[in-house]
Amino acid sequence: MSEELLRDRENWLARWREGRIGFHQDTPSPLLVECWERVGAPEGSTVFVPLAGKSVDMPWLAEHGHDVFGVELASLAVEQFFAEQRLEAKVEETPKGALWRSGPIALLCGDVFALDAQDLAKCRAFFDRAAIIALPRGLRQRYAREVYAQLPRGCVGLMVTLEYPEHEKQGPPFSVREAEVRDLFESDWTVDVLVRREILAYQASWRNEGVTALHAVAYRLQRR
Ligand SMILES: C[S@@+](CC[C@H](N)C(=O)[O-])C[C@H]1O[C@@H](n2cnc3c(N)ncnc32)[C@H](O)[C@@H]1O
Repeated sequence: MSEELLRDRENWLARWREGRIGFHQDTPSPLLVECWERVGAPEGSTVFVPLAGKSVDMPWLAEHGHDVFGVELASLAVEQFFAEQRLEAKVEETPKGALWRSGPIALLCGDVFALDAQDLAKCRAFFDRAAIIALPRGLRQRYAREVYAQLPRGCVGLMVTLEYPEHEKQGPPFSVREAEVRDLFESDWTVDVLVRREILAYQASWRNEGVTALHAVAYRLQRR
């Protein structure tokens, strides 16, 4: 495993241990609710949720008829997810980590970079919130080439990024501009911007840190 990935994994585990999880939201992501229908994910399809945390987007997707396959490194996050959602889970040890299952939701406690095409074969859809933008630039390249490249042809999904002047704030979350998304994905995926929204007005903490512009961008990606 590379130094960069090891360091990044350690940082995330420390964040969960220390409760530094400001990224977590108690309500479903507004851009998921707004855009999911336009993504056109096949009815009943399994949605891959990389870097899932304890996101309530997973139950939202399940309520909308999907099976969910989330992948999350931190066991604390996985335990908290099932406890907070009051879901009884069955846990099965797999070569990629402990797989927690409850009804339509399966959450693998493991490293997203360890997944292969077989692990993702059933995922005809994905939802990426606070995931690609959680990774530093070098890992974003690996994420596109080693994780997204394993998703099946025809797979469709929603990716939400943030854009801000990079020198004004240290990530994560990192600023991932449209040019980078296109550079990473356009060779294999059709990339469409669904929404580009100025959100600084609603983000007092970002303004207080001196950030002068902040956009959320929602992309529809479809694998060719
Ligand atoms: C910014 S959080 C976002 C969580 C979730 N998507 C949400 O919207 O609340 C990123 C998550 O990715 C997890 N993570 C980081 N690196 C990972 C890896 N290599 N494999 C799986 N999960 C990882 C972290 O533990 C953290 O919970």
